[in-house]
Amino acid sequence: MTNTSGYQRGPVTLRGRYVPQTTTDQRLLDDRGQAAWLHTDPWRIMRIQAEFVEGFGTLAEVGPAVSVFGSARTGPDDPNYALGEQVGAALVKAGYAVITGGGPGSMEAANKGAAEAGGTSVGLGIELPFEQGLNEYVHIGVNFRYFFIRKTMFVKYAQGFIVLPGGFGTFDELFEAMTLVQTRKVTRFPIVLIGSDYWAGLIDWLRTTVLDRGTISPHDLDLLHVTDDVDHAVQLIKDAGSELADQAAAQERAEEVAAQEYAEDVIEADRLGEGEGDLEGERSGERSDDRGTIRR
Ligand SMILES: CC(C)=CCNc1ncnc2c1ncn2[C@@H]1O[C@H](COP(=O)(O)O)[C@@H](O)[C@H]1O
Repeated sequence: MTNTSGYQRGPVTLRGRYVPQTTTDQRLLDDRGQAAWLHTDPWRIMRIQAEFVEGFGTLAEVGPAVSVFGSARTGPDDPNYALGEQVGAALVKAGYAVITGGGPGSMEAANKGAAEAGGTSVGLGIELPFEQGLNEYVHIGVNFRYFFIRKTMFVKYAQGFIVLPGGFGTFDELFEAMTLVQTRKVTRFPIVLIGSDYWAGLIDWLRTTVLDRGTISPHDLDLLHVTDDVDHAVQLIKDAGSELADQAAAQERAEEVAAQEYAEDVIEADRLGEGEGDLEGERSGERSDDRGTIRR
């Protein structure tokens, strides 16, 4: 008779020559001095999970926030540094926490503006070969090993994005945000570029070459706002927030009305002595899925 039991390694069954000579516990406890496993993908996955847990755990209680991106190279005497400070302060005045990459330049400026205005100043740092550390104006700082996790945090905890003049890193963050909104991977949120002079070339190119060749749709350009006025930038974010809140409230009301109508129909059907099946048939095309939404 064939032995069908085999060796059980967690959820994995191993048989024949695949049955290990040692147990998992034994290998764990015996592995003194060997550290190669630290660099294996399964171990990396644990670190990735831990990083998500730390990030979510730290940021979930920050409250409404706006992510500010911009060059790491902006010096304190650069006009864009003062602009970053104004952005940080204006966001705090409007009730937002400020999230940046926690580094130098425009990030530091926005954190400084937020901190000096008495608001919450968040820095999501990234481990880089040339370690910089979080700037001194960060109140709540998380240092990430992985860019993709850090980017999730920028998006998940922000009501909008403000983008100051910057280089590759800034472009990366800007286009990530645009792609997520364009593909509806996130609820539409405003993306405001500050510095019409700096961004003019990019906007022109998007409006002409990119649009003309059909690689974006005309409405994709509506995702971007460009302004030189910090208060206007913040107002755009506030307006979009109110619009979203109104939409959510309207949706909630519509769902309540639909639920109420459905309940009334059921009561009426009961009163007339009809079964639920007949009612379902009458309202053909409507289904309630496992999240309770009614689709037509
Ligand atoms: C001087 C220098 C290069 C420091 C690097 N130190 C950094 N620390 C934290 N975030 C960074 C850093 N460099 C780039 N970033 C990320 O990329 C953006 C800036 O990149 P860039 O300077 O525009 O291309 C920032 O919004 C930030 O999120």
